[in-house]
Amino acid sequence: MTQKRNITQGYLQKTLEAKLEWARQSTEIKAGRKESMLSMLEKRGYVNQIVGSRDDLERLMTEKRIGIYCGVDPTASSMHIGHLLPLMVLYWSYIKGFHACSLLGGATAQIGDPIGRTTTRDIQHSSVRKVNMMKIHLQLKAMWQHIEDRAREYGYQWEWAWRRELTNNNAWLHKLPALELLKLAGRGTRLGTMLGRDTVKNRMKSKEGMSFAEFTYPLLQAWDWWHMYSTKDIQVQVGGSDQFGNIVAGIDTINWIRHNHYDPVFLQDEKPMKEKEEFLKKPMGFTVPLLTTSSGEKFGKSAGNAIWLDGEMTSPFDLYQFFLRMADADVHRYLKLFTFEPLNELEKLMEEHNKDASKRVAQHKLAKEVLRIVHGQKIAEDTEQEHRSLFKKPSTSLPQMPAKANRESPPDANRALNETAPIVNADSPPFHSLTLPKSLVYNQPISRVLYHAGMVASRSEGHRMIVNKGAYLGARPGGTGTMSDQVDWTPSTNFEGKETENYIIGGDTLFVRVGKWKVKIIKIISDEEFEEQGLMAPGWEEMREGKEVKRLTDQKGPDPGEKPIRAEPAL
Ligand SMILES: N[C@@H](Cc1ccc(O)cc1)C(=O)O
Repeated sequence: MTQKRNITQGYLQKTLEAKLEWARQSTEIKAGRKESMLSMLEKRGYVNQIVGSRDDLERLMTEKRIGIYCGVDPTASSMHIGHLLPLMVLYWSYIKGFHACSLLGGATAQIGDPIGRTTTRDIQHSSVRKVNMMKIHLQLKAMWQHIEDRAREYGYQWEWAWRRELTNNNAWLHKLPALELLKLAGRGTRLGTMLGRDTVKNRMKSKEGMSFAEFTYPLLQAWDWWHMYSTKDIQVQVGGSDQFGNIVAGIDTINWIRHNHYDPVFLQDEKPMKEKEEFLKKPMGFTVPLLTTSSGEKFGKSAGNAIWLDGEMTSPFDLYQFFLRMADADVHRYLKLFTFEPLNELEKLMEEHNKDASKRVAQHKLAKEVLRIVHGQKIAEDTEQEHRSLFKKPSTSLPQMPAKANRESPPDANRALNETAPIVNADSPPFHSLTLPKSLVYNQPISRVLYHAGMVASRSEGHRMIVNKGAYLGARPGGTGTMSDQVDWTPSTNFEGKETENYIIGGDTLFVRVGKWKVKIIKIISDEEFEEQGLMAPGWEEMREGKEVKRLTDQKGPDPGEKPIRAEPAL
């Protein structure tokens, strides 16, 4: 009991201190002695359109340690570099003491945001969806981890009141009754407004038309925000340059529900609120700019291909290269957006850069900082080294990469198998993918799968790991295709072969995690395909030989005249 009271009092004490600290800071800002969060974001170039008035947003972020969120729909198997911009706003928010929440749209991805699309997205097989969701979940998680390092390096010491979160709208949208959505978000949404949106108008004019599901997408996004607003006090939404309409829809929905909810608990207009109280509850939002290069190209594409954050889709080498190639005219702007370096330091850096632009000092800094955020310190350093040794002689034009000679992307996961470092820290890529033949996974106890996947050095080590509950399998056995809140991990007990199969998603994908960080995404193909592709895996030779012997024996049948071969008794 005493313990409990102590904890509670400690908590209250900390809450109070955090409040006082915020009030102190807010006085400083108002007195003009400290820069406001919004001005900082504006100066660095993060703010495109604010929904509502700028002064209100500035006041809100000054007076209150608000919660802020940004959503990503896992419609592909990786985020691309464009996703990084609104995420940078979240990262800044976190290290400046706000509650920053990255939302993975596991549920919304099933409809797909129609903004900017001329056609409906194809429905994805549930296994593809799960794999995409898992991958992006791991990406977001790893990047949050890297941000901790970045924050420390720039002198932002963790404080108790800082909060970061990674959540998934599967958690509430899967349980949301249609009637509830219609009664609250539906009644608060005006058809005129929705029909007036460009996406809807354009699609209505086109032959393709628009499905009701896509039409209602903004309601789902609005519901997310309402849910987080009412349960986590998330009051601000930041989104990509195309998200303005969805943010407006969210604000309208929240305001409508706040004043018209059938449950008095949520009603906020029973007694007129004081202006200040009302103000501190207002939902607000803004978008980040659409990035283009000085030559007018959309940022994030190289030779027409997207630049991915997944190191297996765009290698760290290529990601570094992308930033290294950035035009001098753009690099300062991007340094402000994609690094945590103070602006005066960036000025100095640019001065140095301009002394001899051919050295690409600014581009190297930018590339390295982005890699630190996306892939972590170690990979950033290694990649920088790789580049510096490759392109020793500075020249005004960057040498063309020898076509694919240095780094295949994705690297051949199977060939690299044996080189996988046994110790994994937060700096490792969020996952490795590899391919295994069916007979090394199906009907195999999980301890063996660990061995075949190169996650342990021997079968017995695999066995020990399982006994110590050190390995986990992704998703639920017999799952129906919906992963609940977060991505599920089940500690694997000593499964028989048959049980492993329950965790295989869509017949061809298995997620395995060892310890906290080491995740393998195992793609399962037929033995024949595996063979054809010339792939290797621990235990495959033996299995193949075993199969060969079996095939031959099956073909020949036992020779009745042949003496059975007996193993020599061990001496
Ligand atoms: N619609 C957003 C993603 C998103 C999903 C759910 C949300 O609650 C918020 C944002 C996009 O396409 O970029």
